[in-house]
Amino acid sequence: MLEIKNLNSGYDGVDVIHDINLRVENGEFLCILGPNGCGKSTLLKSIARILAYRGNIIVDKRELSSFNRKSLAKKIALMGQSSEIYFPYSVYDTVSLGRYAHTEGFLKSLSVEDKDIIADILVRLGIFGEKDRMINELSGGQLQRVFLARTLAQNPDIILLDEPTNHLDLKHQVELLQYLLRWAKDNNKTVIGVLHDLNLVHYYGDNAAIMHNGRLVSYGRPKQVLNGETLNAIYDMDIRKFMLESLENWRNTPTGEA
Ligand SMILES: Nc1ncnc2c1ncn2[C@@H]1O[C@H](COP(=O)(O)OP(=O)(O)OP(=O)(O)O)[C@@H](O)[C@H]1O
Repeated sequence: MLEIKNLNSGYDGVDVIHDINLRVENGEFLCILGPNGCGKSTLLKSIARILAYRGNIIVDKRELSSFNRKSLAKKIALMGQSSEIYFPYSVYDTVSLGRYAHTEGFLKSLSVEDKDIIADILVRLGIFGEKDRMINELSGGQLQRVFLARTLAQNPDIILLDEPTNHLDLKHQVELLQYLLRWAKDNNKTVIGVLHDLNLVHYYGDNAAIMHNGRLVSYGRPKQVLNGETLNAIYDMDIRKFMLESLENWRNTPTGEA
């Protein structure tokens, strides 16, 4: 279980998130949503301990700051936005980095079990055939799957996803989320994901939290949060009306080729 109490964090001594309180159970998928710049990535980076914070982040009854780097990597992995800078490793080596927390040395010391785990994940994510390619030669969607594979290879208890379906077409968005969430439920993992697509939040989230100006302003079941007035006020539009009108347009469009 992850518990966040009175969390404040930011950059260069200036807080951009304020007094966040959250509790996420094992096996839960919590979706974080909110307008650009409201502090979603900053929240995830604080939970991943990439940013210093004030307040408490408690994992399995222990304060996050008490974990050393290796034990932290067994607990938490952040799959960032794929626009981030990355090194030109091969697909296989990139995914192997996920096993770092579980090996004694560096890549050379991958055990037979580690290699089996990596191969299995590559096959399941449909990228085994790409394993010797350099990641800087991949499409955005392929790269996203490589980063997911690395995260799964790390096998942490808590997975943080920052817009994981960014760059993916609809089919691959759904496939990635379905695969990840099935894996998370089967293994009782916690997933916290920033998603902009409200349909995906509706469909897959166990709970949803809305952020605005660095604060948590709404929390609950997706149906409740997405239908609430807070969402409309924050995005300054009637989201439900827009969604229903779009659906109606689909309904009224005859099927078949144009
Ligand atoms: N490295 C940084 N240094 C200084 N300020 C930053 C840095 N990264 C983000 N910020 C600022 O912190 C605030 C929150 O940014 P953050 O990236 O957390 O928002 P977000 O909700 O994830 O946005 P988006 O939906 O656009 O990805 C913004 O005002 C942003 O300009």
